[in-house]
Amino acid sequence: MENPEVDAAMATPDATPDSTVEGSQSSVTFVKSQEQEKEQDKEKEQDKEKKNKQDEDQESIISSLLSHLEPGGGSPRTPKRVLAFVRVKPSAHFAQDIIKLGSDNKSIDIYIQKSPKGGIVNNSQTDWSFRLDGLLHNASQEMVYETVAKDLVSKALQGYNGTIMCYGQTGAGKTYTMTGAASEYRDRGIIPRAIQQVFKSAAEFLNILVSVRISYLEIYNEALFDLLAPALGRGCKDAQLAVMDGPRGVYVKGLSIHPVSHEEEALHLLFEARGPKYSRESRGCGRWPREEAEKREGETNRVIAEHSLNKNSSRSHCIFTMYIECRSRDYTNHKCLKSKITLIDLAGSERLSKTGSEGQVRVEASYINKSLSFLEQLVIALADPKREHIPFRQSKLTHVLKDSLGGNCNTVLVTNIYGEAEHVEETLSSLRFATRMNWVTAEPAPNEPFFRETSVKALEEEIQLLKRELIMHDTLANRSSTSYTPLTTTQRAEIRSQVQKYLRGVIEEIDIVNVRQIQEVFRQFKVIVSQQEEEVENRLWSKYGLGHRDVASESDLSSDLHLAEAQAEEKQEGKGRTVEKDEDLGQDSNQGTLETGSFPTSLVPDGKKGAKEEDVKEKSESPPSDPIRDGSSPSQSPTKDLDEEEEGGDQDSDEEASVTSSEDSQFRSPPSKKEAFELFKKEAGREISRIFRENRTILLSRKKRSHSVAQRINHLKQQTEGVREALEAQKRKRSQEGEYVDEKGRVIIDEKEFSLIRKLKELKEEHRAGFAELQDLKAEIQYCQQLVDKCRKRLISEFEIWYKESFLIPEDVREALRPGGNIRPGMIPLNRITCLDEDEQERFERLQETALPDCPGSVSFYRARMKTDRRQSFSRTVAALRKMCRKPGTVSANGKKKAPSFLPIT
Ligand SMILES: Nc1ncnc2c1ncn2[C@@H]1O[C@H](COP(=O)(O)OP(=O)(O)OP(=O)(O)O)[C@@H](O)[C@H]1O
Repeated sequence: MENPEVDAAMATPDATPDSTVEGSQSSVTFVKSQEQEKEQDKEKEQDKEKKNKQDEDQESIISSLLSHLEPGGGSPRTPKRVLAFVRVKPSAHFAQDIIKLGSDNKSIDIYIQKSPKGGIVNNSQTDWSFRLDGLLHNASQEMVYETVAKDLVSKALQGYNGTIMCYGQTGAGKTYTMTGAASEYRDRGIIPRAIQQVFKSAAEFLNILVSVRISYLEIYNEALFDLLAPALGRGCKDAQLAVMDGPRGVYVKGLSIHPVSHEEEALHLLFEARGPKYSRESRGCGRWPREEAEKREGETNRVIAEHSLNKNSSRSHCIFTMYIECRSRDYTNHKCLKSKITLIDLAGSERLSKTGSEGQVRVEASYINKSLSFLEQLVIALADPKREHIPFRQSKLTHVLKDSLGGNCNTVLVTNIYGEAEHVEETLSSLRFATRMNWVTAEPAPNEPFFRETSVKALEEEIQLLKRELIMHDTLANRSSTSYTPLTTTQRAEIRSQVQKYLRGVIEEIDIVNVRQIQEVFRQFKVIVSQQEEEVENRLWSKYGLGHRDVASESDLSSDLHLAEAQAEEKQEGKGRTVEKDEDLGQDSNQGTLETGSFPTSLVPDGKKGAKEEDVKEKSESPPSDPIRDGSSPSQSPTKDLDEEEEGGDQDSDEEASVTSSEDSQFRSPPSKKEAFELFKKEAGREISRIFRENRTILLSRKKRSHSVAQRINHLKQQTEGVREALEAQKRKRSQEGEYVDEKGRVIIDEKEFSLIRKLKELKEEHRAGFAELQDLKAEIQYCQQLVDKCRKRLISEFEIWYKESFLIPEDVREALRPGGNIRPGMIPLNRITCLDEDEQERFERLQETALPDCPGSVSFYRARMKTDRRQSFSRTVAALRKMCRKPGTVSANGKKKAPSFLPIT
């Protein structure tokens, strides 16, 4: 028992002292006497003993289920009603005259004054009475869990499916009940507590091995989303998700299900599901304003929106499922008991007039209300024993819940209501729903233990049967020689040789034999193509003197890129030749994500002056130095000598002057990106810049050659046309003048015509050769273009990192990053920076000191929370860095002792 939690809930200022039920709770103020404390200790001891006993019982129940020949013990099923609880949201304005909570903690009466608008004869009903399975008023999260979920979860370990669903008006506390507040351990909701209970029980079982998998589905505007989708270029709509009816019940095709081996892992997935995997936009639900999007980045995965009743209103239904499998640890029998716990947080019903929703939020609301009304229709049908057709397929939500409501499942509904008078109408309709749900009956029974060996055997038999059918079919179709066994090595080699012969033109066709053979033929084609590709690449690579091909580094190039900078680079590089203006460069850069215009110009951080010639020389021979490790500033201004050495006088003199003059200043703001980029090309990015330039030169020369070959071909074409016309004229002349023939009747042509024919032939050959050369050149150009693009991307991405490290990370952070660590020169992973963000670690340590001694069970919760916080901090830092690029003058390159706001400190 976590008593502090209960005490705190009792002491909440939201308590409503006058209402019957909570009057007896909230007015309790007690000073613990020693005796009371002793009694509590004793109770705790007894609780512990009772729990141990229960665990033992549970294990023996599972064992007996696994060893029973007849699943479920063959006992008759006893119909059971769905349990319905009501949770009242704490309020300082509890409408005690309108809402009366029964002293039995099970009934709730609503009294509404007759409306004066009803006229003299006013028959509208004014009193309602509801009787449910329990009222949760001013109840702590722990109490709620103990009441509604604990038993259901332990039953799930015994093979019973279980469903808990939170229903209610928007803002009434469904998400708080189901997931809870993520910041405080004691405020965690049903899902984290259920995870904890399952793993805790599993750890205590001696002979039973429990494996757990989880999935998290979201239904938003009648579309399905996987909240745990494994790196989907995450953020894509899961078009492939679909609700299907299978032989073992309903399932969602394409939904990822994640095995989890301990509590922390499961909690981490739960918290991460609230990470920035999806953007609102990617679900087609409209774009957040930019400020809002930045605020939300790293906060929530589930679609939320703000309206007058809830700042973080969930706009979707979420279904968290735990799939549990129990089997005997020593494998004495091969049965396995499967069950699932389905935890549903529905989106809140809302009256548009009350929430004042507009635009997209209004559209969402209409989807929500529609799907909730389908749910209500379903519940009405389920509650009516005479109904033959149950409308499960009316909406995605009702379809998904087909085997989770009633049926053979333990089902619990928590209806969340407000206690205020202004919401009494919605409260009434929520209570009506609860009552209807309470009428639904279920016949819970443990799922049939699944016998692995038996099912494997059944499948093998099925395969044998199908093979026999196939043989019979082949015999009837006169194809008796076909074999369906997997290919042997010799058969594979035979197919490979056939493919090679086919490619060489030795054989015209490859005979089709069966599916395996066709697949092998394709596989061999693929192998040959990729071998050839590699060969060609290697040849070109060495031809252009790029040294050994480093496949790993090629893949590095796919980092975050900014095309505009690349164009700027290209223009800058081409300056010597095409004489382009600096303004063009600036404009181009501004079109991309990088905004060069926003920083003060000609600014270089201090401490960079006086680079000696030896240093420069050293640098020119060694790979780009790590500015952090060696202590020198990365943006050290190049000397004039270096400019000359590097650019061979190719540099614009104006620019040189501006860079050189910047040396003299002591600056507090980072230099403009344009300037920094020039600097980078001369220092840290010198090597990649050189390769880029070389590749581009080769590309240009190939383009030039291709151009001249094309011109030559055109010229040849014109010449050919001329000769062809002359030849035609000659032929016409010959036929007009009369033709000479020899004794064999062959036409005799004169010398001029003969030379024209010869010339035509030569021209055609030349044309063909030119055309072939042009084709080769095109292939080369394409390849060179790719190389240039790759180099450009690399140059920019490395520059981006270098720039952030050199100018946007304050000196003290750089200082802290310096010792130890595996940091590649010029590449400080940003997550290293966020690791420095001591707040998470410190907070955890603080919690360990304070909270953990009372609740040792909270370790997993806080660890998982911390992991998620770190990831979110990282996202926020990156977002903040991006933002800084847009806002001029917000960060100084040095001189700040305190971490700036982009390193989040909470
Ligand atoms: N029992 C409670 N104790 C303390 N705070 C609560 C309680 N119930 C709800 N809240 C608070 O009320 C606010 C709204 O709750 P919540 O988001 O859970 O509502 P909801 O029913 O899920 O709303 P929606 O349907 O719009 O998503 C939250 O800030 C939550 O922390």
